[in-house]
Amino acid sequence: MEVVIVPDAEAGGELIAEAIAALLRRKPEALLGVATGSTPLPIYQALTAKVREGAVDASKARIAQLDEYVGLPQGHPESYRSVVLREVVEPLGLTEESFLGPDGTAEDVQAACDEYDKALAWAGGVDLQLLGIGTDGHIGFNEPCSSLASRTRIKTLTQQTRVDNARFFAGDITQVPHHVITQGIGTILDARHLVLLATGEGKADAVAATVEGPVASVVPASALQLHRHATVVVDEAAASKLKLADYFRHAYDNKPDWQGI
Ligand SMILES: N[C@@H]1[C@@H](O)[C@H](O)[C@@H](COP(=O)(O)O)O[C@@H]1O
Repeated sequence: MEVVIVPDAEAGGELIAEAIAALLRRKPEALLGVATGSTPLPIYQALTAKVREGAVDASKARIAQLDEYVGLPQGHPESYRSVVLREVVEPLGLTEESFLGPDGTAEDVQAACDEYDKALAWAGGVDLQLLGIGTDGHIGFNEPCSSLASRTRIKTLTQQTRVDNARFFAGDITQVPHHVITQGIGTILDARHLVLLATGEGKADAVAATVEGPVASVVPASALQLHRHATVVVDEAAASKLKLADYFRHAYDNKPDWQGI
């Protein structure tokens, strides 16, 4: 696992957007797995800027969703499908045709999950999966004690995650669904490159447990330690509880330029 400490969220967004641009230059039809929440927004802004400047062509890119609320009506502005279309697909000049996501309105939720796993495999697998991290160490919506081998399935949110996400529902926790569909940890680990961005002091404990703690389902993000190409990008605040921060800085500063992340 590589840990890159950046000065702030904007620098993290730029670094990761450049990695995505490099991927798209190599493989224009790459399948990009995207996360929601506030943290990845600087990545999407930086990538959109590169596309608009002509620094990269994203017109053949494909976008895959990480997770979804269950039971929000079709087109609800806070369904993750709506968020990804608004924050990623439209700004990049793509259409819904290029988008893959699970159906959070399906009557048979497990069938929708199985179909989504199949669709990802059919599409050739995710090339680069972006991840945020919950304050409890979740990735996607894999809450603590999710199986490290899990596939896409329904999960029940912790009260902490519902409290954290209430800000997207005008602060009204009663509007935050209890149930979600999430790519499983096993599904996430199938992606060719995992890139987790964490910013702010509120993520410092979760980041330290992810990077320096044991691999344990109680910290779902620690599963990244099992992946052969996982990059954790953190700002100074999110890195503040890492014991090996100086080593991570030293390793990155001395990395050959051609290597990227
Ligand atoms: N399902 C999403 C996660 O994918 C995201 O990583 C997390 C953190 O969000 P934020 O980046 O807003 O802190 O929120 C939600 O729970």
